Amino acid sequence: MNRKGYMVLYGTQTGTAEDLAVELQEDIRELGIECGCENVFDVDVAQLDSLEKVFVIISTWGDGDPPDDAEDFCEVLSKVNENRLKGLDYAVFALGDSGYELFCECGKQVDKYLSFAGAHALMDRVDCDIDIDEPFREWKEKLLSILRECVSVVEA
Ligand SMILES: Cc1cc2nc3c(=O)[nH]c(=O)nc-3n(C[C@H](O)[C@H](O)[C@H](O)COP(=O)(O)O)c2cc1C
Repeated sequence: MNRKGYMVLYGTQTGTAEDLAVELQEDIRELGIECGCENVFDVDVAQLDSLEKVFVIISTWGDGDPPDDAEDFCEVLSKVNENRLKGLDYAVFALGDSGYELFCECGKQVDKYLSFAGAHALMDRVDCDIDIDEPFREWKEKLLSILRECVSVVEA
């Protein structure tokens, strides 16, 4: 499979993940890399079959549940066969609140499903508590430095 394309995917209930996703997309584009940004509600899991890199920013709601709009995506992703997503690189930024028993559960599950499906984690998942700015900045900067290296390897 010839994989092509970068995508930021977000799952949100009240918009936090969307704001972060748009910020990440803009920074990736500033590297000269074309990158989409979509709510997982508008994405078919089958689209992951052709992408090269996907960056997921997703919150947790209810009692460890996905945001409402992300339920179907997570359900389908949980059933993807082992190795189907081989060759796909990914990173996950999980939003949550450690006051809840199932802290960042949705992001943890998405990470687990992608890994089971054979996708390759570019970096460790970050489980982010209610103070978001600093952990997000650190996660984003690390991811951007990895992407910078990918670009320079391709250009060399
Ligand atoms: C009603 C409610 C339920 C929540 N449930 C969880 C939970 O089970 N686990 C968790 O880690 N965070 C939970 N959170 C925290 C949210 O995930 C967190 O506020 C996140 O930043 C929201 O991001 P969003 O605006 O993108 O949806 C909950 C928040 C609310 C208001």
